[in-house]
Amino acid sequence: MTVLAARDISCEKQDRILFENVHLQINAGELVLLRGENGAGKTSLLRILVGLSQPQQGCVSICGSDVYQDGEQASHAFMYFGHKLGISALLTPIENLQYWCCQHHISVSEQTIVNTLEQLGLEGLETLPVKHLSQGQQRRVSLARFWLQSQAKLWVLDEPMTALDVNMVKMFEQHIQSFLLSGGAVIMTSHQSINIDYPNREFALEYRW
Ligand SMILES: Nc1ncnc2c1ncn2[C@@H]1O[C@H](COP(=O)(O)OP(=O)(O)OP(=O)(O)O)[C@@H](O)[C@H]1O
Repeated sequence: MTVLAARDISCEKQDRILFENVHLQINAGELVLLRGENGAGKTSLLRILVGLSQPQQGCVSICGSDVYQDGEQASHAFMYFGHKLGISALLTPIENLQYWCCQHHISVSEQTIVNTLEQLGLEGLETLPVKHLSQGQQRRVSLARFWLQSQAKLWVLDEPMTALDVNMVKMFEQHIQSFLLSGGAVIMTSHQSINIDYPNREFALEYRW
């Protein structure tokens, strides 16, 4: 089953063509590693894939919904982890996750959220405003969303391992593997090596001057 179909995508930034005529199809259960040196356009491509920015040309659909024409419908089918963590510094980890669940019509108890935070090494920090947490801890709060029930069939991950310690990297790698084994699809970029015991396919963007 096709989860993501991107056709003929071109992107230009500051008069530089980052990439042209990109075709990318990702099926259920597939892991795609997006490669390319700094500035090659990986983040730009991922943002286009989830509808956060518009390409100069081309179209993208996720689980059959066009991300530009039918963004609301498409947004239920994927989860995106980008450079911005998507959490409020003023809210506590529990409040942040409750808010996110509410926005995404995910019904979970506060206890489930507390258990998830504990599982991710955030015990004792659940009720502290996020601004008082370290960078890695804040990223853990944001990543906790991937442990809560969601209908998403695709995870789009932009440098998810940045600032995470060895234990958390391992935990997230295992979690990604479980998601893939359950039929989920993943596209991710990482400058670190990824140790996921699962077949992967590389998709490379060349730096263009
Ligand atoms: N909003 C923007 N306005 C202007 N230029 C941009 C914008 N976003 C990205 N760029 C430019 O596009 C190019 C590609 O950036 P992008 O972040 O997609 O690269 P990347 O492959 O993800 O790099 P890295 O590995 O460093 O994260 C860079 O030269 C960047 O300066």
